[in-house]
Amino acid sequence: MDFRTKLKKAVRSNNSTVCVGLDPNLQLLPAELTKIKDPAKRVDHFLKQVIDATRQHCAAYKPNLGFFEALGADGWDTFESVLDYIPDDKIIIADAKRGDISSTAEHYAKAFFETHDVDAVTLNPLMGFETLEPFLGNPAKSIYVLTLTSNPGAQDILLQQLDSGETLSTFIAKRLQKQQQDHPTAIGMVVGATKAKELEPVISHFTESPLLIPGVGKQGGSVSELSESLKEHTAVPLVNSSRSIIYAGNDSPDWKQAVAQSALDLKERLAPITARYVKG
Ligand SMILES: O=C(O)c1cc(=O)[nH]c(=O)n1[C@@H]1O[C@H](COP(=O)(O)O)[C@@H](O)[C@H]1O
Repeated sequence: MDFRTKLKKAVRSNNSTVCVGLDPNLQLLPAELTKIKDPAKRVDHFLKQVIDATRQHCAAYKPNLGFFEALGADGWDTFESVLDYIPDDKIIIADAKRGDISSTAEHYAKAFFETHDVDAVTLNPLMGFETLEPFLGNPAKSIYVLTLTSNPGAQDILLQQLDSGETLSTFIAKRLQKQQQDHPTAIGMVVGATKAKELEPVISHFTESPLLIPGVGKQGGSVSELSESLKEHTAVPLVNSSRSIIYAGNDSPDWKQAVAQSALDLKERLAPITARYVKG
């Protein structure tokens, strides 16, 4: 199945554009899990409970590699074990933000699309568009390219104006749209919900690009502003929230219920956006 078809099915199956971010921070795990002494096993158990609590309410999961790498060698086993646990009909995005010369990029592509066999990976385009090429051969896969990030530092580089008057974010979107024409792999863009106002002129240059949108929840992005900015966008967006879902209930003995409720709340807030992509 090609990526765009799987993405649409995943969104339609739960009527949800929620992507649950799996960012397991040992300092923030529910207190009751401290009885599991081994940190990697604790994370493994926690994330599987999170997946059970949220699978009815989301379309995708985004494990962020940094949190797994911080666990050392066991982190990779935990990453694999969590990937295996995610239901097959969900989109899995490895949040790795890779980007390197082609001989190295070929190995990143092999790592994520063959060894770990995830659906998509996040990539950093700073080293140039040819570094994306090794990821672009397989229609079942997708890349999400950092285009307008949610953090304040987006102002430092991505929102700088080029001599042409456009921002670097707009330039990236235009170039990705051109690159898509020669490749079967879906080229997605990462755009931050915290930049809802600035993102419309960026994504308007590549309306067929699946979007990964972090920045709602703890980073404060507005869903109503986002909804407005996505009005003309034709490809399916996924809206990621990590901390405000997975740590929703840590002070409560019934933390899994709070996690489920938080994912459901986001799904409901996103309903006006999701409705545009589940028709037809
Ligand atoms: O690529 C990303 O996912 C990403 C891009 C971006 O611009 N901003 C951003 O926050 N992220 C990631 O999205 C997640 C946001 O986490 P929360 O703020 O807890 O929802 C983290 O895993 C970030 O690394």
